[in-house]
Amino acid sequence: MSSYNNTARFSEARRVAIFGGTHGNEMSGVTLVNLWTKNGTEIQRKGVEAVPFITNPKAVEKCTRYVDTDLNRAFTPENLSAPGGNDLPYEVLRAQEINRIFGPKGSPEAYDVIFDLHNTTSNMGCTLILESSKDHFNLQMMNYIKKAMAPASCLVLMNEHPLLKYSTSRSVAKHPVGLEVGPQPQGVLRSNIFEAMRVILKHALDFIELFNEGVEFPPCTVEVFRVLEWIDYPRDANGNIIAMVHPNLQDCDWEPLNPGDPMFHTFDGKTIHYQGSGTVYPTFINEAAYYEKQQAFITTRRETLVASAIIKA
Ligand SMILES: CC(=O)N[C@@H](CC(=O)O)C(=O)O
Ligand SMILES: [Zn+2]
Repeated sequence: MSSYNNTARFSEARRVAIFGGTHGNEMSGVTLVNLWTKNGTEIQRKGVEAVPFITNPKAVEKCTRYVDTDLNRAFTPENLSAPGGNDLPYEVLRAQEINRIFGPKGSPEAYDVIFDLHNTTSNMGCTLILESSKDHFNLQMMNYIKKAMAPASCLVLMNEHPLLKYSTSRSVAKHPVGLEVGPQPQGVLRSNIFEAMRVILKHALDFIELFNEGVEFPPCTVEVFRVLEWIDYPRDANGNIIAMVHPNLQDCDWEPLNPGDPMFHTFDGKTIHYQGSGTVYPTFINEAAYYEKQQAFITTRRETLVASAIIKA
């Protein structure tokens, strides 16, 4: 990327991948990618090679999140360079293969954009996951999607935290874009969630086509929710949870949580209150996949980012 007079210039985004089944039981992405693998007409755009790809076929076959280890945490430098072939965990081997096909991560040869399609059991609605506040291409794309989706809501979760960010499948691309749509139970397809994901991707591909045609996107501001901290369930000395997400918080993703508000409800009927210092916006509330990660929900802070103008170099 180069920039002068504050306009960021990016080479055309020609090589685009659409990942489904990074988690094998998140069915919207699995189904959409399988559909588009059979008939790709819907994802074709002028000057764009859009490649639908099932990232974790073994987990899809078993309809489970992963086989040995979470593929969406596996793209660390250590894993991608680990020797050892077949005695590595399945998802580590798979990450190395994906990195060879769509990366190498961080290299000029890497794919331009990877869309990674996820579902959540949380009541998050339509959410885009951004990994870098400095990625003006993605900021402009997300602004375009938000405007195209309006008045329906489409929020941006920014996972740019020195300690909490993780090495995702999509991170092998220059511009990684997470799509997270819920609520949808694991292993289940809900038509409204499936269609919402399909529409988000349509707008995203439209944006790429316009960008590649040379359309200049003027500076804009984008509201994002920056990840602050992960909150775990209250647990006993043996690590077993002793409380549930409080009814006043359950399904209230993105709604303000103020100090003193109910947060958990213990099995013996007590209420545990949020003790933070200020208003936060919780999300991924009671996500099924996060019990094993000791995460009941995440707190975020609302932030407005400025995206510079962008144009094709
Ligand atoms: C529920 C779920 O799988 N969410 C994704 C979020 C992301 O793609 O960053 C994950 O935990 O990997
Ligand atoms: Zn997922």
